[in-house]
Amino acid sequence: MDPVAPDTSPYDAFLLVSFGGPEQPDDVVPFLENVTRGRGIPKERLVEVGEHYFSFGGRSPINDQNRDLIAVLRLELASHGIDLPIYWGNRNWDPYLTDTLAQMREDGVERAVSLFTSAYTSYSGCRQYRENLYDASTAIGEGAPRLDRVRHYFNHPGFVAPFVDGAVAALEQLGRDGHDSDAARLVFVTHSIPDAMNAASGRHVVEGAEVGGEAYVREHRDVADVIASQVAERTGVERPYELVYCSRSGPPQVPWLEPDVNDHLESVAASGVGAVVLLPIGFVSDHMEVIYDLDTEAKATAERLGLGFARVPTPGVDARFVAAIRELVVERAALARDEAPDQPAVGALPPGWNVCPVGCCANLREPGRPALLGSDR
Ligand SMILES: CC1=C(CCC(=O)O)c2cc3nc(cc4[nH]c(cc5[nH]c(cc1n2)c(C)c5CCC(=O)O)c(CCC(=O)O)c4C)C(CCC(=O)O)=C3C
Ligand SMILES: [Fe+2]
Repeated sequence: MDPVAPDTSPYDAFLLVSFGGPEQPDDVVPFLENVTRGRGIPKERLVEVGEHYFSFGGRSPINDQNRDLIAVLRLELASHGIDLPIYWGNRNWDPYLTDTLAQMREDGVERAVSLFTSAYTSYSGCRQYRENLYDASTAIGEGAPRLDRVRHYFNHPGFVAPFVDGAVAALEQLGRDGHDSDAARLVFVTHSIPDAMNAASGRHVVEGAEVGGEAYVREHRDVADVIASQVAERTGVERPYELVYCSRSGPPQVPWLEPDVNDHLESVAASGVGAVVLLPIGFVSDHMEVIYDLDTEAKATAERLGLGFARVPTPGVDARFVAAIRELVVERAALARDEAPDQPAVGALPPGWNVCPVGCCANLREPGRPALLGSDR
């Protein structure tokens, strides 16, 4: 227990904002319809992704992972004397954001600080949630709680540290399994997005001109650099590493970020490397993209190629990540009070913004769609 409880005013609640996932086989199709409505995803891709869910009993792990995170976060806040009720709302599945905001209003919440289960800057991981919050807030109307958010946390030390420990442990495991762990490759993996979405990521308007862009890839590269150098320090071996992508979707003629993790494993194996460690740095918990696209598909590719394979856990409910969330809340509250708190960040990039600048991560399909938590209006 801290001798003095940190000040979290002006907030009276915490809101976890997430993606949502199906809980039973009958949920899978309606969930996929929610996710892809108006997004031009080919039918064949949906059938394929539906099969990923059905192969895990029609249930995504993501909702239970959020329930677990909330349970440990509740203990974390309480043990530091922070008295903030925790709410949870999703974009694509129950509990939906609109219902959650309605409940918050009913409970008398006036101003909440939110966190998205997405660590990086992109339309999918940021502005789209901001649009969802605008829509939910507008649906509630009068008395909807005022909302803020914590900064993007990709470079918070508490997000990065679990990956470093996980990679060191994975290398040791490969060694015990008879692989040459000094020669193993580090393969950093994140969700692919359309090239155009990456180009718009972090791009925003300053005095009428657009500046920035490609923040999604830049942030991932920065995190990969930091983790690779910390792993090198811990193990005394510098290993080559690469940032690659999984879960590509959309029509084939639309370019998405490459290389795909499976293609990368092919070229790694062809170059004579014997083992890989996959670090899913794009993901906060071991949800479907991780357990299917990496643990099932990429692992099968590695086996076919005769590559030793180890996958590092995501931060999930790691104590350092949970502490980071508490610190981010305290930090954001201080910023809301116009104080200048310490904003810890590792790597070459500065701490991310707490209020998105004008036009940031443009919605390329529906330009100008309103969003909360930014300086747009
Ligand atoms: C950047 C990014 C993240 C990481 C940041 C974050 O975490 O937010 C993420 C996370 C997730 N994506 C998820 C699931 C899906 N994503 C899809 C489709 C898409 N994702 C995209 C991007 C991202 N997605 C994009 C550009 C599309 C194309 C359609 C569109 O432009 O919106 C589809 C439709 C089928 C398909 O097209 O693959 C599904 C089912 C789940 C839930 C997993 C579970 O159930 O355990 C999670 C956490
Ligand atoms: Fe996705």
